[in-house]
Amino acid sequence: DNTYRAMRTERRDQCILISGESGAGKTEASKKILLYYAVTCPTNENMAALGDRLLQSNPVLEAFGNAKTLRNDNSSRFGKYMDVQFDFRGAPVGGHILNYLLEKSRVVHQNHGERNFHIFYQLLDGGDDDLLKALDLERNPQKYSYLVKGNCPRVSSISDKNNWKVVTKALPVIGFTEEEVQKLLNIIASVLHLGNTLFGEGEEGEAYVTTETQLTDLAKLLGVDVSALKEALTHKKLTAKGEEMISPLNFEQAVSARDALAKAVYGRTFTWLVEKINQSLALKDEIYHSSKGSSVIGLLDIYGFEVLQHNSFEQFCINYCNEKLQQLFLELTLRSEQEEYETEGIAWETVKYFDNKIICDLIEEKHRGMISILDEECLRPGEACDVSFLEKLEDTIGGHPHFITHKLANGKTRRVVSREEFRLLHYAGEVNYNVTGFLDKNNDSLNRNLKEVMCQSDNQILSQCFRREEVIDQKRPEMAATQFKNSLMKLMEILMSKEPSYVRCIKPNDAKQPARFDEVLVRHQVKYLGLMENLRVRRAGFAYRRRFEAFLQRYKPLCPETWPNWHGRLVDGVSTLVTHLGYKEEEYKLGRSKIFIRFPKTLFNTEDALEAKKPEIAVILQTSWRGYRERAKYQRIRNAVVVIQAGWRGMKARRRAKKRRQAAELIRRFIKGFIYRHEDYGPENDYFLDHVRCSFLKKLSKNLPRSVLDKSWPTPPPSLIEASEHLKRLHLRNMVIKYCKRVQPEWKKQMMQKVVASELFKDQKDSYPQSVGRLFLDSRLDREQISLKVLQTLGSEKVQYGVSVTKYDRRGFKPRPRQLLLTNTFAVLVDRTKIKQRLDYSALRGISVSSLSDGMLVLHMPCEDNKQKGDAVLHCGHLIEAVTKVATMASKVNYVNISPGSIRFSVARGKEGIIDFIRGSELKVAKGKRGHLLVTAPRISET
Ligand SMILES: Nc1ncnc2c1ncn2[C@@H]1O[C@H](COP(=O)(O)OP(=O)(O)OP(=O)(O)O)[C@@H](O)[C@H]1O
Repeated sequence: DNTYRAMRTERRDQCILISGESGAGKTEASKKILLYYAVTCPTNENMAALGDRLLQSNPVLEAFGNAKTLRNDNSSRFGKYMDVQFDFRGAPVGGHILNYLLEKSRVVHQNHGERNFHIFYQLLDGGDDDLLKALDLERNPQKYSYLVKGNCPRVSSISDKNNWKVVTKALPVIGFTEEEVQKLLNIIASVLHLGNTLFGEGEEGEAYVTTETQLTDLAKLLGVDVSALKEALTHKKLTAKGEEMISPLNFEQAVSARDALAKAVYGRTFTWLVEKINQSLALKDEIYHSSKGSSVIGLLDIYGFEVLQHNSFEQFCINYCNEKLQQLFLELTLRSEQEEYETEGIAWETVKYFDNKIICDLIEEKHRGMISILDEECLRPGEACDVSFLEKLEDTIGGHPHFITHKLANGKTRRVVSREEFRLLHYAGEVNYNVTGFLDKNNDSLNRNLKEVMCQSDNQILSQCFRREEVIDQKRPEMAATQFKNSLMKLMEILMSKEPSYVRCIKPNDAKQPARFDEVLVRHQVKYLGLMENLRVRRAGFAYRRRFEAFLQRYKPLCPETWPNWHGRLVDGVSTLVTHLGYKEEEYKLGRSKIFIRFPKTLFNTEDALEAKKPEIAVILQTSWRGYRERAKYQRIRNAVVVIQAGWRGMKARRRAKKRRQAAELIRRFIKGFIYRHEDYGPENDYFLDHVRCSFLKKLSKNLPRSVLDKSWPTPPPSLIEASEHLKRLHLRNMVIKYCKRVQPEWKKQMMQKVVASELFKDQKDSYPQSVGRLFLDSRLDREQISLKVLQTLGSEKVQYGVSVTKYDRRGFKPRPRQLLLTNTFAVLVDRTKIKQRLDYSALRGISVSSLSDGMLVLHMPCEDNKQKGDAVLHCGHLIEAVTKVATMASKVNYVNISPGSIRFSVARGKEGIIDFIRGSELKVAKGKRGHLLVTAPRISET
């Protein structure tokens, strides 16, 4: 689950290395992992059955590649590395298996208490009578010499019959045709018949076949000519000085040729089988393109460290492989982790561990390594044999601290290493290897004439396994150990290129018993696997590390200073963030480029906080949408000028500017997040809908309108209409604000006043549309028009705006020309050189105007006592402009009343006056009835 998540979130290929001794549970663990993926991962409709095929490949591979050994009733006798490929949604879409060195010697020989590969017993026990008859087989395994060596035909924990059923069911699932199954079974049966092919010895020591009838059946099953087979089993072809010679084999040679053929037939068929499974798991063309950006999880289940009573070439290879895996483990965990602390400048006390590189070098080093020495011994001219190989080892690597032979050993050790053995001190313990058979197994050669016969087989599987080119090609193939070494090198490269996770299997007891926990055995494994050191590094070290940028990017919403963007140094950003999150000093360290978090809990808490924050982010998004919806004014925008006015309001406050950035960020994140979510987490949704939404948002992000006047907007799919509307509004707003940012200061000032004017008068006063179209001036009076004396009286208060007005006095409404001058704190009414009335903004109770097109305004002032003059009734030719200025300076925009009929005003001593407004042909201000002032406002044409 961790690996899968890491693959999804970090988009890096992963691998899981399962290691442990033979019988510790590696294969079981790998099956559980596959099952987990098959059950929990979403499926790709094109590869719906892939999970099934992955699972079904297991019993087939186990039948052909596993066997009962003393340590494990279902021991893998081959190494398996399986890549599972996932598409961008996390659905498995392909698989590929690499197989390593099958223990072919088991086909012809088994140690006491062990069995041949399961498939032989399954076929005999489970195959129906007709099938066995067709294959000329008898049900009793004791009848076959290749099955009796271990003296163990039945195992209580294994039901061959049931397993046969499972395998025969699985074969069609993984793509085997009936014909292919038939051919495969012919081959299995032929191996059994080969084992029963016996030889006699002629007078001159030449071998001949004594089981002629059996041979005919065998040839039929192999699909080859019987006499050619007979000839090839008892003769060898030599080429000397360009001439071909045929020489008879002696009894031992014939037996050995027969066994070599059985091993080759079985081994190559096994490789063919893996290839066949690979074809069935391969990524199909139709989803190849959609799987771009896919990731891989590799699963390594390879034979575990093995110490048997009699250890041979196979155990040497298996244990070498385990040394390599341990080396990789050390490299990727202990070494690289400790080196990283050093590079990042984190204080660290080095944890020492046993580095098994010395053993790997001993085995694989060029020229001086054991594999090189073995190859050399196989290839050199002259009488090379297993013993001469041992001597060569003693000469070349004698004295190496991890290598001992009988000759090199002293006293006590000499007794435990026999003369045909060498002992290797592996990281996991000491193992004695008997050199008998090493050269033969490394040569792994098959007589040329046997190869020629097999090339002509009419069994299609065999004809694919034995190719003509091989016979023609005179070049010697690589020796078995070198082949294995090279394939391991490649495997290491594959594993190194991925992010590793480990499953370390510990074997609880040697008796294959449940619920028994052998402490000595467990302690031993824990020790040699380096788990204590690993734990120590893990404990003293940090559970989690992340590059600063990645950490900040992920968790920045959790801190107001880092959200939405941090503009300083990364390390400072991370520091600010973790301080805000309340990380304690012992919980983390900042390196040069990474943050190191000590406890998983700290990170989990941070992840939880992020999860909790997500709804809040969504709310911000919703709120801003709603805010926009509610601003009905924006909905009614009819022309660009008004849009700009609205935008300017947004610009006015810095807070709003900040909100804009947030909104922009949210749009971006929304689109990105949406695309990401729907690319990644779509499976639970409807793919088609997701695709449609995704495509729209992608298209939208590329075609966003560039100016406020550009009305284009891609048509959304029905499922995105609402979101599209929200985005459209947000985008429009952003464009407006961007536009406003570019506007010149003079024009901004103008706009600011127009916005206020619009708030005051729009749709409320008849003269508004005309006035708002004109520029508002800084002042309607030149400096020379204002009396010097007045300016002197005003002192430090600067005149910000001046306009000529007509004042109507309280008695008889006599019109008097005045100047209305505005400073920052008060206004004055000036009669030429004299200030007649001072109107403090702080005392201003309100401003009243009519809704018609007249220029009357009343500045409501206090008039509680006789000294106070009360309200000022004025007429102004630039009413909209003048009132906007007064209202802005007095910050009393809310105090402006617009009345449709009449305005009431107060004069000294609590007396009141009334102005009535009517529409007429031209502007007229005159005394009306009942002592009211009557104002006739001219009608304004609609245009
Ligand atoms: N987790 C487990 N719970 C119970 N039994 C288990 C578990 N793992 C393994 N076993 C038992 O141990 C046996 C051996 O396990 P498995 O075949 O997975 O070992 P292995 O490590 O793959 O060995 P080898 O290297 O020989 O292939 C299984 O057949 C099963 O009976």
